[in-house]
Amino acid sequence: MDSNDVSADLAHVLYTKDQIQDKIAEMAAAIDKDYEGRDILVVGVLKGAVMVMADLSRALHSHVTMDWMAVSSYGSGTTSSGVVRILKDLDTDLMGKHVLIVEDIIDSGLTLSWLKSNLESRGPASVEICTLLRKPEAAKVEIDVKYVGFDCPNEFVVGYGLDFAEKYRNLDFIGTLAPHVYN
Ligand SMILES: O=P(O)(O)OC[C@H]1O[C@H](OP(=O)(O)OP(=O)(O)O)[C@H](O)[C@@H]1O
Ligand SMILES: Nc1nc2[nH]cnc2c(=O)[nH]1
Repeated sequence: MDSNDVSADLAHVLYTKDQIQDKIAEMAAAIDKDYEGRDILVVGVLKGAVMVMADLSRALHSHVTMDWMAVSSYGSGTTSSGVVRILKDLDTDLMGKHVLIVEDIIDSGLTLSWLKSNLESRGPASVEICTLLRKPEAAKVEIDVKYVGFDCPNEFVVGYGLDFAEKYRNLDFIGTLAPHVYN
């Protein structure tokens, strides 16, 4: 193995590439059915949602437009600060649009709770959430989430868009990190 091989940093694989792709296809089918006859504005939350956005949007058959937001609620560590800042806003006027927020993970729920209210205040026809992962045990606020891929254990996870110190986003699976990475 290459001494810089990323797999040496992983403790467990939680969701394989195939499991993720099957789940994305399942969510896309449910979304197509629910939005039949309506265009969807999918809003990806940078940076973590890049992989889900890329795969989910390609799996959808509905007419889709795409936009991106960047918000910050985490510092350099692994716990949410609860303070959300907009780093990049949408380019799209939401008035009358069916908005589907796409996320990689809902942990405490603080980011999405804030973001959903923020987008709802802009006059859209509807705002729903699609997330690949949710940590039920970590929830600090209740949010209505229409599409959830996996309810995952309350551990810090990486891969498929999710980072630790900006690394591991490029993995095509999701896993937990070995203790030596944190030390
Ligand atoms: O439910 P919460 O506890 O609020 O956590 C969820 C948020 O944390 C992650 O983003 P992060 O702030 O790590 O930024 P990134 O997407 O750029 O990695 C994730 O993409 C969510 O936006
Ligand atoms: N990489 C990563 N980012 C997060 N943001 C909120 N929860 C998590 C997590 O478990 N992993």
